[in-house]
Amino acid sequence: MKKNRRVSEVVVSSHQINGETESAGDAGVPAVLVRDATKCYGVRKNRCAVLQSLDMSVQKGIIYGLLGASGCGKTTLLSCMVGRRSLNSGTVLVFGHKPGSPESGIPGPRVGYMPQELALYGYFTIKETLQYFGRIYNLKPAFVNAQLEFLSNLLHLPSSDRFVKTLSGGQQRRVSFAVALFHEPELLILDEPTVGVDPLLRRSIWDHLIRQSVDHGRTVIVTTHYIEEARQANTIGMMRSGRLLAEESPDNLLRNYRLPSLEEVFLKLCMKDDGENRTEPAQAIENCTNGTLRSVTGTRQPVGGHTNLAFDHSTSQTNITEIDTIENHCNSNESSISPADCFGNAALNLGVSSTRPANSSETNAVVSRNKSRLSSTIKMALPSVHRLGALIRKNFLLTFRNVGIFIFIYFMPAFQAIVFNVTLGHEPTGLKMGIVNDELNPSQGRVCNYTTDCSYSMLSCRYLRYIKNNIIQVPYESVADALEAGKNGHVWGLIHFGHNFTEEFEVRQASGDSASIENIIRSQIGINMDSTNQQIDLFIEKWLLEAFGDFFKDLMRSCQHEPEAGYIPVVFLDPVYGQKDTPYTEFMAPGLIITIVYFMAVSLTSGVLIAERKQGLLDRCLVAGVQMREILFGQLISQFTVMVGQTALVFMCMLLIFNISCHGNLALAVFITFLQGLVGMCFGLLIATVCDNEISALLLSQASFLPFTVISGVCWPIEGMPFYLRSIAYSMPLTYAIESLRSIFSRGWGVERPDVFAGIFISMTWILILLVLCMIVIRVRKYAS
Ligand SMILES: Nc1ncnc2c1ncn2[C@@H]1O[C@H](COP(=O)(O)OP(=O)(O)OP(=O)(O)O)[C@@H](O)[C@H]1O
Repeated sequence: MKKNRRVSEVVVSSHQINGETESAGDAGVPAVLVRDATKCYGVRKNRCAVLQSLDMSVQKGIIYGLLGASGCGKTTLLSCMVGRRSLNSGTVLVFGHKPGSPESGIPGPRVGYMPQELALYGYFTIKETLQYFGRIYNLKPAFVNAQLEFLSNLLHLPSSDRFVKTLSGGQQRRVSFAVALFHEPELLILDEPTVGVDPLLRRSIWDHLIRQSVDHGRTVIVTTHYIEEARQANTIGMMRSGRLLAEESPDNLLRNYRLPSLEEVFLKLCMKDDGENRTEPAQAIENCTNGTLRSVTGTRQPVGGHTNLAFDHSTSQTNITEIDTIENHCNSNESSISPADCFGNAALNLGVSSTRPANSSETNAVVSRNKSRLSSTIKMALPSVHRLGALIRKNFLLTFRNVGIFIFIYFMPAFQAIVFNVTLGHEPTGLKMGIVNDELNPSQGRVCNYTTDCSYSMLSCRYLRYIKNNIIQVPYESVADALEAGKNGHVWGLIHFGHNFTEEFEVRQASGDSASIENIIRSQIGINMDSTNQQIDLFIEKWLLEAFGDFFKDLMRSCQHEPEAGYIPVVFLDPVYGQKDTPYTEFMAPGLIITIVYFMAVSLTSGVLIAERKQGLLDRCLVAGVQMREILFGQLISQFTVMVGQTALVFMCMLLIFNISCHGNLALAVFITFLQGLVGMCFGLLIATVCDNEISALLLSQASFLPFTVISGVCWPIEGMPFYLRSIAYSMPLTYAIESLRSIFSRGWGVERPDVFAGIFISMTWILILLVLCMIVIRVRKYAS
């Protein structure tokens, strides 16, 4: 008793945050009231009505057992009650208010929600799980510990230090149940809490639920497939194909139908529902028990013979038959749903509501009192420190406990940087070139002798000496042989010297401007390249030209001539920025750093959020009162700290291990990289809000990877793109940031330079754009409560 007093103190104080206590606004109203609820999924041909003009009334302090076959719409109905889905038409009121409104207390501590999915963090222990939700609800640690002990005994939970992921499926469901119960909410919404639970435990769970309702006046809505266990409920709602066939106490149902079990009552109702003999009884049984959504154009609820507390049957029957009937066929081509039903036709809804008298004037009054509030905008509370703290702590724990994720997060960026540096930008080696030197005498074994003095003798051999070792010289007897080797891929090309190469070269030198064309041709070194690999082709061409420059200058020098005399008069002096022969890695490094940090942020942020949503954790947290903004903000904070580590590792790899030089302000370079990480996170958030599953998120982030990298000038200059593409390239989030980083690294520029400033400005603009888009999607998709 003492303990319960303590609980209510905490819970009530939580309500007061929302500005209203339980007693102030909703005394005497039903805990949950559903009127004329229609909910559709899908579009066009695949559109199906899952809830069809459903009415339901759950009085306070009772246990309401919602029975129905798989797929009849129970979970959908519950998710509308907890504000996670909205109806296409109709009304749901919780404690007299629309879920999501501050007065309803939903989301928040007034409701305990156990979704069908486990909705637990595998890397939390049982104790940490309750502590986490305790922080979300702002409960005192002593209370959480007391509840942990109590629920561990009640639900036969394993040791509280066990990690959730190591528990059996049944044990995990019990922990999930404990999470819904432990803050002792006024309204418990439990989606199949007894699945996979042995009969004894099932009994003690029901005993506990009964105590909650009888001793503490709490309301419990529980769905179950076990029809007979629902006998212990005060009211049973028998649901089929999105409609309630009956809503009554178990005793009344048995008495009215004069049948010994609820199962038989349900069966009878199903048969009746199948259009009074339109379907064979056997077919109806199958529909009910298998839960298949068959082609049943039945009459609207309620069917005769049962009484629904919430409305008057005789009039509703008459009025509703005026409206198109709805077939409840998901993904069926036979589906013929009245568009008005699915698109929330206001006139239709009003018609139904106004012509459907409620059996209780009080409930009707509640509906009309709140009609005006339904269109009111949702007020969002300020982010709360305790919830944000709980979320951030949770994010860190999950990151550090999951070794795979931890390694991936921290070492993958460094690994990528290492792979980049080790593999890219280095000069190719071991390139074979065929040498056909007709100056050599076959009778003397083609020996390539040469002198280094001022004598014009065997200049071909003298030239070959200057070719870099990266090229392996393979001698061939004839041009035909060397070409054949090139065609077979044995060499990258051939270098050919004519019979009198040295003499012709000497004549050409002596003749100067008056050299004949024959002399010029015969003094040339002929090169045929396999030009299929542009990079190798360029390297060989460069090296052969450099070798000629070195050879020629050496010859001039040995003859006491000015080495540059007679050489091509184009000279590359000291570069304005950078160094001669800047390695390719220097060009690519800035782009690579940003790409690594950006895409790590995209995949991590989107992956974590989507996984939480898929596991039902997002729904559970949102129903517990966590705001989507808090979740996003918590993610941004935890991801940001992760990104700091990633950026540090990537920079260390690049600058310290692989000696990429940074001539500018390193702090500025790191700042721009952080900004890009933030852009990546925001893009990840957008993906997570837009995509419904990991696969589509993965596809979207993968699909964006190549175009973003290519168009942002990571590996090829933007100046090489067609003009129309350049403006697109410069509007991409990465492009200016990469250019900025490049300018800082190689030119040593600061923020006063427009090129650098643009990187910062465009990154910040993208962060804003993406965040706004996220908020819009969140609003549209109803993630925000
Ligand atoms: N997001 C969705 N998009 C499309 N169809 C959906 C979606 N969620 C549920 N459905 C369909 O709506 C119908 C009702 O689903 P719901 O989960 O509400 O049934 P249920 O009665 O809770 O079933 P179960 O007892 O098996 O959990 C099913 O046919 C299901 O396939």
